[in-house]
Amino acid sequence: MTNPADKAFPVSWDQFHRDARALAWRLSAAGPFEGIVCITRGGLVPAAIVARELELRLIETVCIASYHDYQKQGQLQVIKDIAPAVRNLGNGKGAGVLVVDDLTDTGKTARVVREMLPEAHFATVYAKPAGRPLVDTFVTEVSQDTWIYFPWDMGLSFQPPIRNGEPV
Ligand SMILES: O=P(O)(O)OC[C@H]1O[C@H](OP(=O)(O)OP(=O)(O)O)[C@H](O)[C@@H]1O
Ligand code: HPA
Ligand SMILES: [Mg+2]
Repeated sequence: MTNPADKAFPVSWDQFHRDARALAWRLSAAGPFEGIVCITRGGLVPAAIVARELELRLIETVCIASYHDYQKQGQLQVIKDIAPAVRNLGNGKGAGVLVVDDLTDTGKTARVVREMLPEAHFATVYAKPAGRPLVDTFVTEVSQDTWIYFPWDMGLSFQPPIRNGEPV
């Protein structure tokens, strides 16, 4: 995101589980896959759900940080690469490998991982228009000016009655 998002899309644990399961349904028709490469940290949760549904037990991480402050994209850092044993699966270009992330926004993270595994199948739960062309399978698209609030980033808090509060 370059400008702060002005719409909010909050996702509960229940909703995220349902959406990640819907992703697994779609992926079950796109496989078979030998294993998952999960883009940490956001990809860890959907990867766990997809791995359970598709009965995949080979799970590798690629550790990437790109948003260092709230809603602010900074320099993309690859903190940990894909292990050679997983990078060399199939034809060495990612054929038969499933890459999972929570979302694609500008597409920058997805582009970097695609360079590592050009033939892998790339899946995210959510997609924004700029990142959408970089993913093979996703579940829900939201507009570019929407910020997705994941359940692991939120907590329960008091809500003022609508009549007294600021409009949401
Ligand atoms: O399409 P992009 O503009 O690259 O944005 C999408 C990426 O941004 C977030 O990761 P982040 O860098 O915040 O790290 P995290 O997964 O550890 O929260 C998200 O989990 C995606 O990996
Ligand atoms: O909309 C988003 N929500 C949470 N994390 C993100 N990282 C990039 N875009 C987003
Ligand atoms: Mg991430």
